[in-house]
Amino acid sequence: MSFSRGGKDLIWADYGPHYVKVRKVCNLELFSPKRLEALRPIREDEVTAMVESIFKHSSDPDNREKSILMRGYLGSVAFNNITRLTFGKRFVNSEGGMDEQGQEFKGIVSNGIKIGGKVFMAENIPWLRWFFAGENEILAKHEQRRDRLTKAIMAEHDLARAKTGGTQEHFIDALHTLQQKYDLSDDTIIGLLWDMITAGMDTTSISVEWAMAELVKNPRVQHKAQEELDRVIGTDRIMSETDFSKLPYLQSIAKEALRLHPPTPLMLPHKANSNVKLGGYDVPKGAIVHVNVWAIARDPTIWKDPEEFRPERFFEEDVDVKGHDYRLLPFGAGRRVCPGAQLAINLVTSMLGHLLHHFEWTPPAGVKPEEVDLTENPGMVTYMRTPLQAVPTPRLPNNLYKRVPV
Ligand code: HEM
Repeated sequence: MSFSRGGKDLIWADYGPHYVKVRKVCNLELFSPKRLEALRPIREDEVTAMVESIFKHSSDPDNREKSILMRGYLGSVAFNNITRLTFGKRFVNSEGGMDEQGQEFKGIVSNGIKIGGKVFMAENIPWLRWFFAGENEILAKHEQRRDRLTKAIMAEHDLARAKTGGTQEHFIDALHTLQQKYDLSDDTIIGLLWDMITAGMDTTSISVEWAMAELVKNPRVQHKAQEELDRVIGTDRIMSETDFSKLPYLQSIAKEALRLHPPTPLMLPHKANSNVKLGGYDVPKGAIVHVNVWAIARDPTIWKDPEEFRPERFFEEDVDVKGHDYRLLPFGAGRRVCPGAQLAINLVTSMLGHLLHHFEWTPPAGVKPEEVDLTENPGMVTYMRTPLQAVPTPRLPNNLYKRVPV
């Protein structure tokens, strides 16, 4: 049995030799442990920039004890991280502003998501296809706009690299170097870079927003994580990804948030490329299949008190989160498993660790922890319906709130 992706935007939509090749580039080259480590300073720079910016805001006497809208801060980290990882370029500055190229970039990302949603509807609801008949033309225009910008950024990047003799760590450099070895066309390279951006941006910031909402709602869990951070890191230095192995409770919080709030609750659509029998059902060739990982992760026959946010459950039984244990599949499983899973886990854990070590988080004035609204906004990607608002209170010495640039 094998599945291919039903969708137009993913360049490896059909499971064939092209997909195998591109996937090899992802698994062996782009997401190798060596590159993940080489790009760590970028992640740490972005996370500490977020901490500095929250600190600045909350230290302003006018903002004291006022809540902040978390989504903007988390979104900037995810956005900058992914654009630096792919193109080696940071678009959002420390004041939250963006230049013209950045605005165009963001516009293309949200347009791509909109078009992707429509293509998805048309594929899943055949009688609605007439309604999306003009989408092919819109998609072609979108791709032209995307390619124009990408080529401009690539040219700038090449120029800068020629001047400075920069490194080969970013995806764009790696793909240029590997172009011949794997026989990659320019279209494939552009498609790959954009798949990373669409797949890796919102998913990461959404995961942290849900986790933070659970931590504001559950002060017991928040304080236990802060005790662990204080014990392992102390209060005279900041956390680094290299500390993760000594922070099992923090890691369990990230896992528990991904269990209760998988950002893609139905994973990505799969298409059966042969007739198969699955769990007693006949799945005909060409059928679109969704796996409801949200429901599996809340199944009371598998999980004890499934609705409860209780990271301790992973101390009682260690459950893999990267596709090897079918009870917990926020990143999917098998050949199509998310290639960015480890990168995502590192970034989510790092954002959570810094937010918890640097600040105490409470609900806005007049809201009790148990009243934090955890309603979901249904969709391919699940956002919180009410964006999280929370009050940050610094808990470390002032000198530890400085960004640590690369
Ligand atoms: C918490 C964050 C993330 C979650 C929950 C997540 C989840 C997923 C899921 C469920 C799939 C589909 C798996 C399947 O169909 O079996 C997927 C695919 C994918 N993800 Fe992620 N992802 C995250 C972050 C990232 C990041 C940071 C990147 C890259 C920078 C990334 C790149 C991709 C790509 C390229 C695919 C398509 C793979 C293919 O079709 O073969 N993801 N992701």
